This record gives sequence, C-alpha cells and structure tokens, in this order.
Amino acid sequence: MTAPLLSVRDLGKTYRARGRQVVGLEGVSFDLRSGETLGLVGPSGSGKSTLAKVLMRLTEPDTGSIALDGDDWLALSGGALRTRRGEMQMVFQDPLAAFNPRATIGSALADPLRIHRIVPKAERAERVAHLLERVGLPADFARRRIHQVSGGQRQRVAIARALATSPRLIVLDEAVSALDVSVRSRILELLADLQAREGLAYIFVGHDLAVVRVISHRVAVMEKGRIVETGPVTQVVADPQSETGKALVAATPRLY
Ligand SMILES: Nc1ncnc2c1ncn2[C@@H]1O[C@H](COP(=O)(O)OP(=O)(O)OP(=O)(O)O)[C@@H](O)[C@H]1O
Repeated sequence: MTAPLLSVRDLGKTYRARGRQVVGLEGVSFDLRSGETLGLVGPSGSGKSTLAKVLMRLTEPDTGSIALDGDDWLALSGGALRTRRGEMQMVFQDPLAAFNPRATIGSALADPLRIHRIVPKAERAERVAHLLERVGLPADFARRRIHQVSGGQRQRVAIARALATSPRLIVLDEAVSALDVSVRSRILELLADLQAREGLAYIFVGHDLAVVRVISHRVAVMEKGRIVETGPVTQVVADPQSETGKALVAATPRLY
C-alpha cells in the first residue's frame, strides 16, 4: 500500500458567535490516496464547508493535524504556505462569483501561472492554451469573458484554473450542482478522465448522493461536525449504517 496523500486526524473547530458556541468539526479523521475520490455528504450545517475551508487553510482548526504527502500542512505559514498552497485547489458551485467579469478567460488562467511563478511570461499564452485543451475547450476561449460562455464551459474554465498550479488534490464544493443533467455528466466524465490520467485526488462535496456516487470511491457521511459513517460508496449506498446515511439514501430516489 502506498502512503496516503492526505492524512487528516482529529480535526476540531468550534465557532463562537454571539456568545454561543457552535460545533463546526469534531474528531474528523480520514485518509485520501492519490487518484482517489472521497465524497463528502451530509445535511446543511453538518460541517462540509468548514472541513473544506480548513483543508484550504482559509480557516484554522482548534485541534487536530493534516499531513499532505507526509508534511505538516497546518505548520506552513508565510512564504512556505504561499509556495505550496497550489498543491490543493478548490472549485465552487458558481464560477461566475469566482471570476472577475471584466477579465478575459486567458488572463484569469494566466493569473495563477504568474502568482505562483509557474512559467515565464513568454510561455504563459502557450500554457493557457494547454490548460484549456486539458479541459476540452478550444484555445480561442482565452479571448472570451466568463459571462460569454455557458455554465458547463464556465465550470471547465474553473477546473482549468485549478489545474494551473498542478495540484495533488482538488476540493470540488457542489461543483456540478448548478448544471443540467447532461452537462453535469460531461463534467463528471472530464473529472474522471483527469484523475485517471494525472492521478489527482478529489474531495467531492455534494448534497445529491446519486451524483456523489458516480464519481466517488469512498464516501464520508457528516452530521453535526462529525463523520458518522465512512466506507466504499457502493457499500454505504446499499447498506447505510448511520441514521444520517439512511436518511440520505431514502431521500435519493434515483439511486436504483
Ligand atoms: N463563520 C461562522 N460562524 C459561526 N458559525 C458558523 C460559521 N460557519 C459555519 N458555522 C456553523 O458551523 C456548522 C457547520 O457549518 P458548515 O457551513 O461547515 O456546514 P455545511 O455542511 O457546509 O452546510 P451547507 O451544506 O449548508 O453548506 C453550522 O452549524 C454552521 O451554522
């Protein structure tokens, strides 16, 4: 067995809001290997976004540890964090909110190449064209703006931008939830192709178990900040053990 790419142990986070304490995460532990997808499901408020934000170093946990490739991910700060940040990327539900509407797609893709000093200026246009090609878009998309392309194409651009820093892991937060069924299937196919070719690991946050099942190898069910059940996706779907897992399966008529 190869060592895990990501090793998460005992993460805890409590929010303090208006004198009240709210559990964001409690005792969250899991491993993820290269080339593997972990689906993350659970009701609203169960801690999925908090976990994603902690992994991305957008918020700090109170307790616990995260190792990426054996390195202490939470110990990184300043320049070291900036250098390695691109190893984990995130794709959101609404790419329009994540892109400057006035910038061209080409400049949006060139930004991470410049910021992370991935290729010299003279090679950026070529690298942008290559990123577009990897997500199935023609090179002339570089001249368009994000609002000039369809929802599925926007999500392809968002995936291309995530790929720019050669991440080991991409957190996909409801990344296909806003798309029509046929567009959604093609994006899921693209993600699976990229994973097969490049060994990317994904954490796929979703509310629809029917969609999560298509892409995930394993699934973790969250409730009140805890992982209450985890296992191979086929097993959790066929025979959920937790009350939350049972409720999610019961609420998903398209599973069979
Ligand atoms: N900034 C914050 N301040 C206070 N409480 C917060 C904050 N962010 C999240 N919470 C609380 O932490 C808990 C976990 O929330 P989180 O957003 O991680 O859940 P989620 O599973 O992603 O929900 P959703 O599916 O609705 O996005 C909830 O009770 C939420 O109200």
